[in-house]
Amino acid sequence: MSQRFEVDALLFDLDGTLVDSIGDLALAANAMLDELGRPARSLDQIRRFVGKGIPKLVERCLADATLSDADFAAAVAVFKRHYADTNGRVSKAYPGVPETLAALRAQGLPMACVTNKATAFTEPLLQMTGLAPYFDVVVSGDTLEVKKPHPGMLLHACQRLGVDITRTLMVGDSANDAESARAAGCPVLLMTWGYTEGVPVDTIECDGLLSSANALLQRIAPRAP
Ligand SMILES: O=C(O)COP(=O)(O)O
Ligand SMILES: [Mg+2]
Repeated sequence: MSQRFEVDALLFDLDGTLVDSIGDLALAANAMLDELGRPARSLDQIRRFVGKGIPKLVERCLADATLSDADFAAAVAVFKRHYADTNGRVSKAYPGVPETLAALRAQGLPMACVTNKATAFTEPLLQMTGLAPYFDVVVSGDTLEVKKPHPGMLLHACQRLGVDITRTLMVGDSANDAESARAAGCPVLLMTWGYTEGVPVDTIECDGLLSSANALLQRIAPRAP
């Protein structure tokens, strides 16, 4: 039987873990590229570009262009303008996610969303997908100076939840989540359906893979009454 984790709280990644957001990200990325007179990117390419936040996504989309710092900053602003419009248009919670979060909530487990997505987009996306009520704390890609794979965001989430990082479980989809959890000192499980920056998910060092949301419930040890 797979190992069960005794936890006081859970930390969840957003893009590629809870919400299939690639459609809206791709719409915004291609609207930006079109506005800048650059060729469109395929959905598969854009899926590989997601994981380290918006500036990195824009940089990867424009990797074949020579840009000054000012041009790059302008491109990020163009992306954000389009993403403010497309965010939530086709994004959906993955099957079983709302039910699984509800079951965890019913067990009294506090939960935080820890995402490299910027705050301006995280909060509306959680609202539009109906997931916002499950999270006691949200730490976004611009909440701190650092992003995943740095452990800071996870440690900050635990501090705000008032729980010990070693008694939490991180649930993510990429090496950014796995590495940040390892560095912070908590176990980590990865969903098999997410965005891995082109790396096969089963090559990422972690404590196990989840191929359905409700499989997570079997990995949490029952809490002492
Ligand atoms: O914004 C990104 O690039 C990825 O966001 P995530 O941390 O929720 O996967
Ligand atoms: Mg992710």
